Order: sequence, then C-alpha cells, then structure tokens
Amino acid sequence: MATTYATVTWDQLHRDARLLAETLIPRGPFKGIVAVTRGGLIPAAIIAREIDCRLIETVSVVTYDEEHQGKPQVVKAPTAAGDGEGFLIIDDLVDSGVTAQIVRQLLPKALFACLYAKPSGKPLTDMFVVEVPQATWVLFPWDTAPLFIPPLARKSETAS
Ligand SMILES: O=P(O)(O)OC[C@H]1O[C@H](OP(=O)(O)OP(=O)(O)O)[C@H](O)[C@@H]1O
Ligand SMILES: Nc1nc2[nH]cnc2c(=O)[nH]1
Ligand SMILES: [Mg+2]
Repeated sequence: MATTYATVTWDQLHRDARLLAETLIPRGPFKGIVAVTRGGLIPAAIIAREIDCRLIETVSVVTYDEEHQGKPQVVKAPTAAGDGEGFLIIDDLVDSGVTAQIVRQLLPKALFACLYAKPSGKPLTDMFVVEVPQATWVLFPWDTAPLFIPPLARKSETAS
C-alpha cells in the first residue's frame, strides 16, 4: 500500500497535547511522567506544564537498529519510576506498538498515553488523541522545514 503523509504543525501538536492533558487530569494526580525519548519529550513537556507535574523521567528504546539485528534495545531504563505506579508514560505516537509494549513491560503499573495512534498500536495505549491510518506516516514539526515552492505561473519554466 502506498504511504501517505500527515504533516503535524507546532500549533496542532500543542493543541493535541493540551487536549490529552485535559483528559488526563481526572486520572491523576501523577507522581511523575516518563517521557519516551525522543519523540515523547516535547509532548511530555507540554503535558507536564498543564497538569503541574515537575518530576520527569525518561526511557529510551531503540527498535530499528541494524547493529542489533532489529532486536529492540532499552538504552535508558526509567529507574526513578519503579514499577510505574502513579506514573504517566507519554510518547508522541504508537505505530506497530513495539515501543509501547516494551515500555509497558518495564512499567506495568503506569498509564500509557500518546497523541497519535495507528490501529496496530492502539490496543497498547490507555489514551490517545487522534487515530491515524496504518499506512500514513506522521511528519512531526521536528521532522520538517518550510520549503520554497515556485509560483504556479512559473511551473512550466522550471520544468523545461
Ligand atoms: O509503535 P512503534 O512501531 O514502536 O513506533 C512508535 C515509536 O517510533 C517513534 O520513535 P523512534 O523509535 O523512531 O525514535 P525517536 O522517538 O527517537 O524518534 C515514535 O516516537 C514512537 O516512539
Ligand atoms: N515520525 C514518525 N515516526 C514514526 N515511527 C513509527 N511510525 C512513525 C510515524 O508515522 N512518524
Ligand atoms: Mg519514539
């Protein structure tokens, strides 16, 4: 199936993170947040501000690493979060669900929330904001840059 792209702007990301924070408030208070690096760092910072949480731990899982023959590696464990009781895990998105599955195994008592969820990863989340089709690649603001596009009237000039 052909890949399509969904571009998320900074404004949209901020709005979606605030929406998630709103739904998280009744599930708290939380002892702390575990941000899944790197994609979960900015969503976690926005949510931490909204829910007034100052304790932030991180976990890092490398899933697509040829050196380790595709076997996921936990390169930073979320030690300060114990078994996850009272903690909130934040990532930007779930796709296959592999990252979420590993993080949940490390923190079985934590709540897992993310901004965007594809169908395969959706069952691994407790909460998300927007569902995205499996074949759609989400382009985050940190993945993209504004690009000059020539005016339509000059298109034939540039093509020739
Ligand atoms: O559900 P999955 O198939 O595991 O994919 C989801 C994960 O993939 C991306 O992280 P990535 O591993 O690309 O690293 P990054 O956050 O450092 O960019 C994204 O930030 C999620 O953490
Ligand atoms: N940026 C980005 N990273 C991913 N990692 C797994 N799926 C995705 C996706 O859709 N977008
Ligand atoms: Mg990630």
